[in-house]
Amino acid sequence: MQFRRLYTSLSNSSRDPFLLYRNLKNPFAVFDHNPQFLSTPRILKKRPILVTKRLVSSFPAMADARRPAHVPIPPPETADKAELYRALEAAVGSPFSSGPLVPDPHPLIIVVSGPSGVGKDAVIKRLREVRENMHFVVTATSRGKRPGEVDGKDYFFVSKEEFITMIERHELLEYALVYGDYKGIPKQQIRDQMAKGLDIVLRVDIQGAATLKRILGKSAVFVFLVAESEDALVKRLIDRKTETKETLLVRIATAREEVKHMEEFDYVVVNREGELENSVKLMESIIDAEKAKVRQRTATI
Ligand SMILES: Nc1ncnc2c1ncn2[C@@H]1O[C@H](COP(=O)(O)OP(=O)(O)OP(=O)(O)O)[C@@H](O)[C@H]1O
Repeated sequence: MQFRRLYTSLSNSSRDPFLLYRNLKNPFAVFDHNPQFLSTPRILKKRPILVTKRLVSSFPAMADARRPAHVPIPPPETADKAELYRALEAAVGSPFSSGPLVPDPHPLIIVVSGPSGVGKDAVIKRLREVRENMHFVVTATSRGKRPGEVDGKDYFFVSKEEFITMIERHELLEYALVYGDYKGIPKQQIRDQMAKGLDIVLRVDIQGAATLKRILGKSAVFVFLVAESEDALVKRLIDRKTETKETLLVRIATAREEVKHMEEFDYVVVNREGELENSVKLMESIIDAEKAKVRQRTATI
């Protein structure tokens, strides 16, 4: 139906080569100087030479092809599928390629940020469980390992001297000194995983996101995670039971400032109370939509 509408409106234009399709049983006959073409009066009146040239020039493969003068195409309603396929191939003049029409999407870099306690770790942890072909970047840190933490999984634990050497060698995409300890994102890890075709997920605070935005610009996707309300965020922080009264106040004050930066991001995901799964689904939709973009982001680290 859609096709017919498009087709009719195109054929109403006197400048358009698709006029041929409307009036010929076998449009390709025009290239073979088939008498069938000559018997189509409307086309002859409508500047046939110009139209033919346009068609030929838009399908160079057809123009060059060596093919029989007349290719009978069986009626599609009754024809054998393979026979019809071969006849169409012969009429077009080149084999139908089974190669992909669209190249594989580029690996994505997804930067996830948002106020403390909003659920960044929770969303990323779940995303890791449900989605394949993603690499979740492990941050390097100069702070000591806490009980239960695993080197290479939770963080890459390095000494302060080693971290400074990494900075000097430009091995870090972004780094910060947080409460006397360095934290940074090793570039090589991202390069290695992107080379395997994996998408990269980076979890950073708002300042880190701002730095990455300056470095990566539009080549990465920036997602801002937010609670549905300040009230929900505060309750979530209280429930986590990881904060002192001082750090609670700092995190709340910081969150108020941080939400003002939402506009610098590409997407916002509202992580509603009790709806973690929906947030993860939305993250997946964002990734899928980015992968379906005609003009893909191309990140080079
Ligand atoms: N949608 C949700 N509904 C209810 N609780 C949630 C939801 N998402 C996360 N949480 C809980 O909220 C708390 C904070 O989440 P999480 O630690 O993932 O936040 P964060 O943004 O990573 O915080 P920080 O930046 O301080 O590390 C956790 O106890 C987590 O289980």
